[in-house]
Amino acid sequence: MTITATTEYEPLTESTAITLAQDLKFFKEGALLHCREIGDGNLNLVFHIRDENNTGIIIKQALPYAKVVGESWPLTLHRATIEGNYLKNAATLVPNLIPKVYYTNEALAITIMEDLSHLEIVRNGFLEGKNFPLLSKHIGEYLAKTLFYTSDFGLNQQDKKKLQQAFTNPELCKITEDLVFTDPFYESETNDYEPELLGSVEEIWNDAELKLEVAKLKYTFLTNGEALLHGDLHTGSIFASEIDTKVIDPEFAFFGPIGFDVGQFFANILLQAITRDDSQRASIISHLYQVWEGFTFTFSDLWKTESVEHFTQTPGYLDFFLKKVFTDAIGFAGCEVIRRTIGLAHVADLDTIQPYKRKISVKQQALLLGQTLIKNAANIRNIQDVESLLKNEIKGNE
Ligand SMILES: Nc1ncnc2c1ncn2[C@@H]1O[C@H](COP(=O)(O)OP(=O)(O)O)[C@@H](O)[C@H]1O
Ligand SMILES: CSC[C@H]1O[C@H](OP(=O)(O)O)[C@H](O)[C@@H]1O
Repeated sequence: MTITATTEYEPLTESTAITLAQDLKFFKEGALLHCREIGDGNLNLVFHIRDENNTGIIIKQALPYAKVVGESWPLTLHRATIEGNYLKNAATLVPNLIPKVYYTNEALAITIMEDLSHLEIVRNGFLEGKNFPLLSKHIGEYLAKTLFYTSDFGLNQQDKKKLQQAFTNPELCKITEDLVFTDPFYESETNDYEPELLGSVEEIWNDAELKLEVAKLKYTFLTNGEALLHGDLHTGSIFASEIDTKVIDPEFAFFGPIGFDVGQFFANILLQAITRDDSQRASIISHLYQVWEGFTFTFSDLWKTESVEHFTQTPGYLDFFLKKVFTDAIGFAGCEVIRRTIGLAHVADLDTIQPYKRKISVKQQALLLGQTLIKNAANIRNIQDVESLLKNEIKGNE
């Protein structure tokens, strides 16, 4: 059967993806097209189609299940619509920091977007020793603008509630609630860790103080609809070069606590930092300073100049708000570090470490870091404190 833009849902193949691109006239008639499925994420198909001049497009399609697990884990196709709508909204706020969306089709669960193959996924670049000098300045701006303009400070009360309705994303939120905030803290089937980590894992499961703090963080995630979040802002969801930064993959978008997006980014920088020896950490840690500085600078400026909320002029309110975002972000970062170490979805930063003995040792340090961030979030005042914690409590790795 030939897929057309009017066909009912079926998963694309490399061949039907080409047919669809031709049907939608993305390429000149008669162009010689090549297509490759390049999806390396946990959930979706991603087709890269290019012509003989290497001009390309990306067709991303949701599957009716989670790809990483298979058909036994059914998952809503609506996530493609959420992703397309988030990108369309973000195009009005941070057009230079996201891919252009050319076409969406709810029935086919596809988003056709700008080909970013000339850039590199940040996680992969970090693993190759690259640094992306503008990454965190850009992500700070991205966070400040996307979060401020969709919050009660940047958006009219009625409009915010309507947008909130359009971005209810229960199935994808449930994944985060389970995989980030619950399963790693209990003996759950979804967890995945090396047998040598069992002692450290059991310590987590038996730590009542830790679990109380995770319970509070989960509750904040469940109930605190502050702004429209990306919802999965890790270094595998960001393309970059020396000069450009583009955020992709916002299918987990929903109205949640601002600190969650900030904390996911912090955590994934930290997950790279702990793989490095002390002497090699400075360049990666500088991303933490830059992103927080960039975020607070732009967010504060918008708060002072563009707020629609009367109380934002009240002395002390901005400081109170930013402190809350920071504390939330540190706690959320701790949960992300732990779940990326022993939960269902790992990160290459840790999993590619060799030899095995060193991998286990770094993962033990990651678990310690996650626990410390969660339990001490209220006392960690700034990025200097995070850096000191890494230096003094988390062993450098040769
Ligand atoms: N716009 C794009 N341009 C080029 N490659 C892309 C683009 N979007 C996604 N990809 C590739 O597809 C991979 C998976 O995309 P992603 O959106 O993260 O999928 P998933 O939702 O399954 O995690 C990315 O790591 C990247 O290699
Ligand atoms: C079963 S989904 C697991 C995991 O995958 C998502 O990441 P990505 O879309 O980047 O592959 C998200 O982080 C989920 O928690």
